[in-house]
Amino acid sequence: MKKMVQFGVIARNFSNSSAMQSAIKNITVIGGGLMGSGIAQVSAQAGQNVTLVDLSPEVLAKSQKSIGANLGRVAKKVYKDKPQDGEKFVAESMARIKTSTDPAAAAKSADLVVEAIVENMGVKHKLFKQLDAVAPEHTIFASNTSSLSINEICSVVKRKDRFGGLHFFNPVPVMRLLEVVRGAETSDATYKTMMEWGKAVGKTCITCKDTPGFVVNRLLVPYICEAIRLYERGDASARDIDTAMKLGAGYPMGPLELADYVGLDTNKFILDGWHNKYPDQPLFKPIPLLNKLVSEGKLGVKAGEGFYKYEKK
Ligand SMILES: CCCCCCCC(=O)CC(=O)SCCNC(=O)CCNC(=O)[C@H](O)C(C)(C)COP(=O)(O)OP(=O)(O)OC[C@H]1O[C@@H](n2cnc3c(N)ncnc32)[C@H](O)[C@@H]1OP(=O)(O)O
Ligand SMILES: NC(=O)C1=CN([C@@H]2O[C@H](COP(=O)(O)OP(=O)(O)OC[C@H]3O[C@@H](n4cnc5c(N)ncnc54)[C@H](O)[C@@H]3O)[C@@H](O)[C@H]2O)C=CC1
Repeated sequence: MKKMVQFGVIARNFSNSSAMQSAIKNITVIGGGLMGSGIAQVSAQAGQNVTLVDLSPEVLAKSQKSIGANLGRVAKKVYKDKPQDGEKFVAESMARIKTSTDPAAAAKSADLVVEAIVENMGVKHKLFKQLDAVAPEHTIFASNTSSLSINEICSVVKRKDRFGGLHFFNPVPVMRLLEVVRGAETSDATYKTMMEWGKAVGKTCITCKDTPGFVVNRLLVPYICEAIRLYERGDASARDIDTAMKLGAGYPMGPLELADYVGLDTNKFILDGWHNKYPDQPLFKPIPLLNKLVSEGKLGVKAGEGFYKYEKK
């Protein structure tokens, strides 16, 4: 049943993509990590020309490999009875993705730049300032930030009317939602183009204001943090908390499993940032157990241990 649902989602995303049109033809994705590689993949499979940028050539090589493997999974499902068409789909999608280690050069030919680099305001400011000086007048800038303010990120660029948030979910090829975030100065035309582009790459778009965590993370972060506090108090075991939310509330992963999947360092980073900004909000208060796990390097799936132990890949 689970497989059938996932298959339906991927096939639906793909057919939506083929049917939809977007004014955006050339997209530059900056940051070739977990999220950037997924954004590059869904864009390329929807027929867009993609330049995927990272500072590290090793990251780009790894991203290309994982995109190829994930496109292969899509092809297997969508072209189940036509393997040759599947191979063509993978080859054509891969051919639409170029890679680069030079963000400024890659922005020069972009209709849309989606930034998915490290969640750090200073680093994002430095990048966007550089891009604003070289990108064509019409180019729209968007950030995939999980927790930072879009208005604050875009404070360093002149094109504030052509700036917004495009917040994807992990794993990007599977999760159907895209949050389209309007900053204070995002123009109607930019907003409309972002919504159309989101549909064109197969996502269901919702509109959010520039508030902490937008919609999903504003609800998800306190939920995960409450689960960690529950476990920290010894009210239930980790396994029982996760089983409870999977079987009692129908979530695909329990909150502690999801925290490990996202990364405990990311959880902590978001919580600390919001706590500094909103010190009176009890939901954003630091969690000693989370701080301890992070200080011990137990960052979740990627580190081989978090709330649970994992085999290192
Ligand atoms: C306090 C901090 C909180 C927030 C921090 C910030 C983060 C953000 O800003 C926003 C976020 O992204 S929050 C995270 C949102 N994501 C979720 O909630 C994922 C929940 N989990 C799931 O949906 C499924 O367990 C999942 C789809 C992952 C796996 O599904 P299954 O359990 O059914 O596992 P599989 O049978 O292996 O997979 C089913 C099919 O899905 C495809 N797939 C799975 N993982 C994939 C991946 N990583 N990349 C691409 N495709 C993937 C795959 O097609 C697979 O099919 P096959 O393998 O071909 O059978
Ligand atoms: N991990 C998740 O579940 C989600 C993360 N996000 C957001 O997406 C963004 C990226 O997150 P991940 O993909 O998880 O991070 P990641 O660490 O997997 O990838 C970030 C990549 O950006 C590269 N990078 C850093 N500075 C750069 C620069 N100046 N120019 C070019 N490349 C640069 C790094 O080399 C790295 O490969 C963050 O803002 C994060 O908050 C949003 C939704 C979900």
